[in-house]
Amino acid sequence: MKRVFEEISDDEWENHSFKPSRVFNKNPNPPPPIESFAFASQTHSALSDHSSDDCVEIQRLDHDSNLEDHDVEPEDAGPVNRARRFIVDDDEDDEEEDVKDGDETGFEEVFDVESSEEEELQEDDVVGKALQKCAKISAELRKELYGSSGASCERYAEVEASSVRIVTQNDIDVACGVVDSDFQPVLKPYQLVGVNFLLLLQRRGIGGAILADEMGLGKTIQAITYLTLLKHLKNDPGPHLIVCPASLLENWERELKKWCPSFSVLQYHGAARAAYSKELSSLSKAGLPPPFNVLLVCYSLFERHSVQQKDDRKILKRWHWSCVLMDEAHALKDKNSYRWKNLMSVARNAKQRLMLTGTPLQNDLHELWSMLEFMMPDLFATEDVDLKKLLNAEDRELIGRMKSILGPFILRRLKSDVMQQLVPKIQRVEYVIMEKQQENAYKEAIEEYRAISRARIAKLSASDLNNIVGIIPRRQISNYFVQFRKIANHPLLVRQIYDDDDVVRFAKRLHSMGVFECTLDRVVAELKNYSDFSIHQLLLRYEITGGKGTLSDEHVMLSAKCQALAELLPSLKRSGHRVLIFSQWTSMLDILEWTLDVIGVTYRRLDGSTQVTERQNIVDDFNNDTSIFACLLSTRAGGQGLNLTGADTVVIHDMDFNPQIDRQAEDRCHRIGQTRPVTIYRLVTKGTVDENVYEIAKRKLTLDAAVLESGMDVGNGHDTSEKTMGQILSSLLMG
Ligand SMILES: Nc1ncnc2c1ncn2[C@@H]1O[C@H](COP(=O)(O)OP(=O)(O)OP(=O)(O)O)[C@@H](O)[C@H]1O
Repeated sequence: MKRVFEEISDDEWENHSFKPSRVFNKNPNPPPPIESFAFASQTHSALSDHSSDDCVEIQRLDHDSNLEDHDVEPEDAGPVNRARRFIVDDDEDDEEEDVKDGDETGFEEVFDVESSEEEELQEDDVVGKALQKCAKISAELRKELYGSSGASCERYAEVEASSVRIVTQNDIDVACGVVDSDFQPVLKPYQLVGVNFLLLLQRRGIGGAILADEMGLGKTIQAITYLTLLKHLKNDPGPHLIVCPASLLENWERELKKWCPSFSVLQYHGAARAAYSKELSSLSKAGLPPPFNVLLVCYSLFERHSVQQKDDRKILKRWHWSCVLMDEAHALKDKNSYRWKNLMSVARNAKQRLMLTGTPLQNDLHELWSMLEFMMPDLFATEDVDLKKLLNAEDRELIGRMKSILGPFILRRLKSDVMQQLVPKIQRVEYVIMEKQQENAYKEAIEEYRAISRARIAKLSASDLNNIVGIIPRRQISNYFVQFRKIANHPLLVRQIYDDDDVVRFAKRLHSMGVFECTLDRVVAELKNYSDFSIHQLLLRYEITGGKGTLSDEHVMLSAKCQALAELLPSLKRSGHRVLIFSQWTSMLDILEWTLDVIGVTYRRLDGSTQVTERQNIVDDFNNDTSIFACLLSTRAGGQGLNLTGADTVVIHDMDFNPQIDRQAEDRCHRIGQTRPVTIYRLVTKGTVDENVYEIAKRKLTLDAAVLESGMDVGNGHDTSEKTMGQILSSLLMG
């Protein structure tokens, strides 16, 4: 049988929300979620309904658009080339953005002094200038913190609680009103330091701070305590705006009620949004104060250009926020993104922008800089300068300078620093070996793409031949790479079982049943882009038999990773362990559901398509009901912020290029409240691009350690040079 490796678009794979295809008939019995080529038209229509006046710039795709909950975000490392326009709100409230931090906070007092040294700096040394200004504030803060011994101290993590003490546990007891309540909030010593750090910055009039403690050390609680203390000590009851991923809205509301019962909190999302929008709009228009201390919203409010979201943002801009708090603030790592710009238009007027993230450095220094610019826009503004060029990850001197200067604005404690009693985390990489069928599929894909590359090479001049990047369009490189990753994960994710004749036969049946509202040719073309698994789902749904028909349980066990799970999971279950299984792809989660059914274990599932209101219930169910053995999660929607300490084992089914995404996932169960040692299994398919992804991830972790943690020096300790997808493919296809 001829195996078919159709060109797929990277949108199809990377934007794996698998919305029903636009050629499906809108029948009352909608088809199963399947892969589709609808994205291109969505992008088009999303752009076409904006007036051209709104479009201020054209940028490459924001990789993080929709990051928080929809699972439609592209893979981090993919050099996706879709052009995308970013539109900044252009409404009547924009004048308010001109208010500067310094007006409100005394910020200027600290850094608005131009030094002669600074004038000597090259005009274009924006990074140097910013760091120099930053160094002055940093010195002031250090003096306040450590007195004359300040020079030697760089990090609050190394400071005793007593030396930065503005408040003690007693003050917190009073502020939280524990006298009248059964709940006794006791901060851990390092959390007390964290709260004092925030108060100190606030006292010095610094407009921003990043609390970057490792995941699960209680950033939420420190931030809430800080807001409570603002009310108690500074008579500042807000309003505060808290922005978080959708999965965490419920958790924030719960923790706010528990730790600060006196605050009135409004969750502005879903049904609550519909109920309150009119009231909030008229209150804000009338210049009246908001009817809450804290408004909870999610990032998606800043990502779209719908009339509803624009109206919501207008409401938010009319109020003057005391603290705008961003949870999982690495969501703001791209200053060119729609999300960054729209949220900034609301947050700029706030007295303070407080960012919480356990993984502040995601990929490169310029991403960290985007966060810094968000935190203190006047100080770190770089305007149109290309930060990617300026912030070279290999520039050891710059890394060293940033580390020492940023110390006072970023508080980061590691679990190893502060919680010796926290259970150990054991990392295991499981190399799995493909059996014949999967291996053949992989090899055939390589051969097919190699042939295409060679055909192109034949047409090119010698100077173009050094790298595959010059031979194959970048978008195609991403497609090829994704195709290899699919096969390495599960061969059912490509089409190789159902051949073209099968597809034509199924297309005719489906067309005659009225499933698609388009020509037969179009249906055939659509189905040719489907994976075996998608076709199988379609056949199941419409009960189409004949020909090859639906797939069997044996097919689901055709991947090396599923076979590994079939061995691993029952033995973990027998030993009383409970497991979180993460995948980046919802289609892979579908296959994993089938796999777990075949293995015979109970599970829950949470991904971007799970109702926001349902997510916390799933988390609670899993944590409380020990008869549920596993929880299947998409890395994006389920990897951040959730407390899943009911599990003690994590399986990363398919790694992300960005290791921080996987780190976030690991720490869903390695956190306060965990009592058993935690084991992380990473599945890597031997002899495939999986191994390259793993190497790149390791390389990136070294950079993180070099910038944000002490002791390590970039340049040492990493023996793997970073390979781009293009380089990887070059060696694969041209070697
Ligand atoms: N002092 C404390 N006393 C009791 N429970 C605590 C304390 N601090 C944190 N916790 C609990 O520990 C868990 C982890 O805290 P939290 O979710 O705030 O961590 P985090 O640093 O925000 O993690 P992430 O980066 O993953 O979002 C929560 O269940 C929280 O209620």
